[in-house]
Amino acid sequence: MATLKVGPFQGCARVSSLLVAVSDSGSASTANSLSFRNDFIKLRKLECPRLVVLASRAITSLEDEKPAVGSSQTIINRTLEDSKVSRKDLSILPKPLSATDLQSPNDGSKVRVAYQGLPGAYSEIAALRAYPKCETVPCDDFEAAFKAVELWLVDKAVLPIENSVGGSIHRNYDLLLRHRLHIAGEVQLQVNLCLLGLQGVRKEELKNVLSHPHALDQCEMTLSTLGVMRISIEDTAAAAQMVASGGKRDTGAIASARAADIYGLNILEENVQDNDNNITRFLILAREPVIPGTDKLYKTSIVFTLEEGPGVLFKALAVFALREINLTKIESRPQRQRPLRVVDDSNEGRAKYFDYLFYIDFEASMMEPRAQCAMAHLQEFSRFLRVLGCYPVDKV
Ligand SMILES: O=C(O)C(=O)C[C@]1(C(=O)O)C=C[C@@H](O)C=C1
Repeated sequence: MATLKVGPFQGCARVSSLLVAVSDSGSASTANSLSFRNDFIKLRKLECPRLVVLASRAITSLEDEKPAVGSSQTIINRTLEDSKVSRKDLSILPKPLSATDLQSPNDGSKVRVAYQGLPGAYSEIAALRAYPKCETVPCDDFEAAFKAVELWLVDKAVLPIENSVGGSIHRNYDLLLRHRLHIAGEVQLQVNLCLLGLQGVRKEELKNVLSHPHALDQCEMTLSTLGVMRISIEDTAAAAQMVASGGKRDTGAIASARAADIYGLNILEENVQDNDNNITRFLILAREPVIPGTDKLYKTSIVFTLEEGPGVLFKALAVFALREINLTKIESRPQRQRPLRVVDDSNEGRAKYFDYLFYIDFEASMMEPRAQCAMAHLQEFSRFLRVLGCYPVDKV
């Protein structure tokens, strides 16, 4: 029979008891923080016979959790007390800056935005959705867009991160970690794919269709019906440009209406995507983080690695569940610096396990105590944790 023992009270201010779950084999796992008490209670409610709480100190409820000392709210409160400003004098103080005050002009005029692809690519359309009057700067690849921001050649980059049909764009997850940029916003773009051809061509004449591999995947059914050969190109606009400059009547492209206009092609059919809800989510990357507020719905993106051990991912996810924080995305990627963990058991030989990074997006602002507490809690058992950005949620 497994038992839970109470061990010594350890370090962390939020630890109210140290619960130790001892398995039959004698290995112990600890729940040394406030909210894991609730896990244990839940487990007991499920009448898990392997867990018994032997003792615990009086524990305040989760709602009583305070953000880490030094959080913005604590600092603001202390500053007000220190300066002995009475409540009635508050009106004479300057209004604190909010995230919206710090954004550049709303239309994005004077903002230079890098994107991957040629003019007319969906990424450029996303950049213009975020900053309608911005100067868009085409880049050869994603890495060039990251570097353009880092080297102050542009102000922001807008890059695709996931699509509702095709899933995640892994390359950009990896680059987020390799570069020091912040996620300053997101754009959810409804992608309406068009079949383009030379002027006067009918779609039945097409034998080849060029496009970005994601766009080809997104209109698989249309292309199968047409019985055409699919050819992958770096971006949809480059495909349109190649069709225009190639001058072959039997070759078409899947690209945007904007690309048709720029490269002088005819739209043979609009909305050729298989799924009407074809949405690509783009990230806006900047050198500086957004100062989050609580004035609207915010999302926070983080990346972390976990210590090895049974149930660590369960614990990591529990820090959100216990605070009613909704997760909107979870992605795992191999750790490039430390891809394999070799477990050496002299009797059994050597086992090799993959080591992973976890990327999570959750619906909360880092200005909210529950988000700060969740991060402090996650840090207790993660080997590495980075907040990639906290930014307003975009709606299609
Ligand atoms: O090729 C383009 O136009 C892009 O902006 C890239 C991209 C992608 O990477 O998914 C963006 C949106 C569409 O889903 C198709 C392609």
